Amino acid sequence: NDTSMQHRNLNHMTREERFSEAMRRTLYALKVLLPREGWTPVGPEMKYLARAIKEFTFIIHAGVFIPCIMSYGTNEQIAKWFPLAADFRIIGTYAQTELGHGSFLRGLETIATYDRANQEFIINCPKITAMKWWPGDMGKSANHVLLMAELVIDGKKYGMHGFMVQIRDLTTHEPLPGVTVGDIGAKLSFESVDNGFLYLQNVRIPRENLLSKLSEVHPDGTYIKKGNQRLMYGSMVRVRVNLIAHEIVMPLAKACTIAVRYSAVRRQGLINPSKEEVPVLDYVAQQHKLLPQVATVFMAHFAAKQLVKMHHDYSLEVEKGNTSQLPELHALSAGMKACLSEQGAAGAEIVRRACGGHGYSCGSGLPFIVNRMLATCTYEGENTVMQLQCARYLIKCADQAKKDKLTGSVWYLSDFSNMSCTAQTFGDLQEPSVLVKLHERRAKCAVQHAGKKMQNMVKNGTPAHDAWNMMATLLINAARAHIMQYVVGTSVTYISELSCSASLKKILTQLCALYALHNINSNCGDFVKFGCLTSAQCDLAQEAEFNLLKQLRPDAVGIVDSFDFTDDILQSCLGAYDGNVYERLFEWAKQAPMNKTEVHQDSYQYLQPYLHEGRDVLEGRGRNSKL
Ligand SMILES: CCCCCCCCCC/C=C\CCC/C=C/C(=O)SCCNC(=O)CCNC(=O)[C@H](O)C(C)(C)COP(=O)(O)OP(=O)(O)OC[C@H]1O[C@@H](n2cnc3c(N)ncnc32)[C@H](O)[C@@H]1OP(=O)(O)O
Ligand SMILES: Cc1cc2nc3c(=O)[nH]c(=O)nc-3n(C[C@H](O)[C@H](O)[C@H](O)COP(=O)(O)OP(=O)(O)OC[C@H]3O[C@@H](n4cnc5c(N)ncnc54)[C@H](O)[C@@H]3O)c2cc1C
Repeated sequence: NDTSMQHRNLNHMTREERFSEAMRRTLYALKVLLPREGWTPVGPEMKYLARAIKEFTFIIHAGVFIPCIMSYGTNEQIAKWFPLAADFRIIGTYAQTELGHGSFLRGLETIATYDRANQEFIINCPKITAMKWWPGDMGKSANHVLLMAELVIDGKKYGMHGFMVQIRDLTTHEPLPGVTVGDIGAKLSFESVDNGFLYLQNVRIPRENLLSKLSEVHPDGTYIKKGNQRLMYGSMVRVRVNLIAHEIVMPLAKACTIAVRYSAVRRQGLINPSKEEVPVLDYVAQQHKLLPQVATVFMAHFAAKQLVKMHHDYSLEVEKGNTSQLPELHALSAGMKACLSEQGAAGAEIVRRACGGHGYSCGSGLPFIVNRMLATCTYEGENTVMQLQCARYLIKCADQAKKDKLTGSVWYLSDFSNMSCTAQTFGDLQEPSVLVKLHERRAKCAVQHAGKKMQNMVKNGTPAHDAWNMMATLLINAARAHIMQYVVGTSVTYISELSCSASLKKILTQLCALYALHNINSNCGDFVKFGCLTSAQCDLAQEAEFNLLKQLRPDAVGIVDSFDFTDDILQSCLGAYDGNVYERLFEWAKQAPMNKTEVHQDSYQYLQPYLHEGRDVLEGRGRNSKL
């Protein structure tokens, strides 16, 4: 209710206005509304803040830079930099991606050379492709970066390490000597974020600025490893775990709220010719577009909660020096981020398109969501690369399953019980336990199929790396199948253990079945190819999905209302709670800058001569053209 937090109409602002407005609002929220003892930008309030603000800035500062200080810094370094960063007295970003490399981290070219005589690191981007490119908050906001660079001592390379580098003067905010920094320009979304470029030339930093939890350099240049070097990748795992809730589940929930509410209001066409125009939500085709996406919100939310818990438990173990869970967590977080961002981004576009022309208007609030969700498929690990990382782990586990009984998220790879489906009616296929078994079997077969194909190629003399490359599409499918069985399995378990009313549990169970059946019907080739379902059972699976659409239709609006987004957050003429779509759209359009004058003088000057000729002809004073 604080007017300082109300959103002006973002679509009618310039990019620079949105950048400034997001910074004002974020700092107001974090420094005025929230401050109290013990609060940090990575505390539980963040999920409310991220929910309450449509556009905020300092996402990387709060969501990546600060957590990295905790992950990679020694206690002394944390004590020095965390309080400054948590209180926004320094603004940082996570500078890893370069103009020439983003996925292949071993290819990064920025170098940190140790200067023993001065006990400093000399940071250099040796060529243009080494320039840091993309980091959020870096173009105009950050005065520090957590720079990921190749450590070099006496000509020997030690791999990627994290360095704290100041890039702007803390008084003038001007770039420091050797620093060329700026904004990378207009993007598909994230208008309020200054993703930047950073070119460093002979920038010197003290030896103490190497974040040294995992390794350190002594004054004489001796390099000491202090733990599992894979933990250097830890920041990416944590962000992949966290971004699912913030950047996939929440935006998709907003898009579904808008589209379902609008579909309940928008009347268009007839089903029964003798009756009146129907709300488009009565069309089964519309239900088939919208309701599986609503189900995805819930299932992704439940699975993400389980992943966050797994990451929390893993983090406690790492503190005790036990990193054994890292490979599974890396594979699961990489696969979940890739598959759920793919589903979420596609789902947001499906529901946008289901709103017709008004879904194409920025006044719907949907293009903002769709464009922003597209970024989740690329940042924090491009999806293909992430799915292949997940597949790499699955293939290893499938080999191990031949001799060991597996546990954790891959346990089903060593389950050799009879998994044939005996469903005779569409009701049988709405049973959670049946849906879980079907997904486990499909995933197991997909992993084994990809593995077998590669083994056969290698047996016939193909080098393993070429077999991997040629079977990449099958490996990606195996990763998707693994994640789908994880999402369905964890959701079924979560719902069964939820203490809630029977009516709510019924709805959630229906949504879970809808999500699983929609996935089966969208991938029935796999389910038939791997012998999970017969062709007749595939027909039953379609019937089962249509039946759930019918059962859920009456509660569709109530279900999205339960996401409880305010009109100010949705910023949507189509999704406002009062349903006054047309009045809101008209008011919104009238506020467009184009309409601040009745005649748009800048363009009218070009049109005027021709219009006056036309006037003269029509008033009998001029000659008509020969056309
Ligand atoms: C004020 C409001 C605040 C709101 C707060 C909101 C909170 C959070 C929301 C944030 C939302 C949006 C922010 C987005 C910001 C985006 C940031 C970025 O994009 S940062 C840059 C991200 N970049 C990447 O992810 C790079 C992807 N590439 C890689 O990870 C690597 O290159 C890799 C590993 C895929 C390939 O490299 P390499 O070839 O060396 O690896 P191999 O395949 O050979 O594997 C080697 C070995 O390492 C293991 N491995 C790989 N990665 C990891 C990992 N991450 N963790 C652990 N282990 C890893 C791999 O499994 C192999 O092991 P092996 O035993 O040999 O199989
Ligand atoms: C909105 C946004 C915010 C970002 N924020 C940050 C940030 O704060 N900090 C930061 O460091 N970075 C950030 N990034 C950069 C992001 O992490 C990289 O864009 C991402 O890691 C992909 O790397 P790349 O762009 O170099 O693509 P590349 O790695 O060049 O990949 C290009 C394409 O090649 C294909 N490909 C690549 N490798 C493989 C492979 N092994 N197998 C099969 N196909 C492959 C894929 O199709 C991929 O899309 C951000 C990016 C965006 C879009």
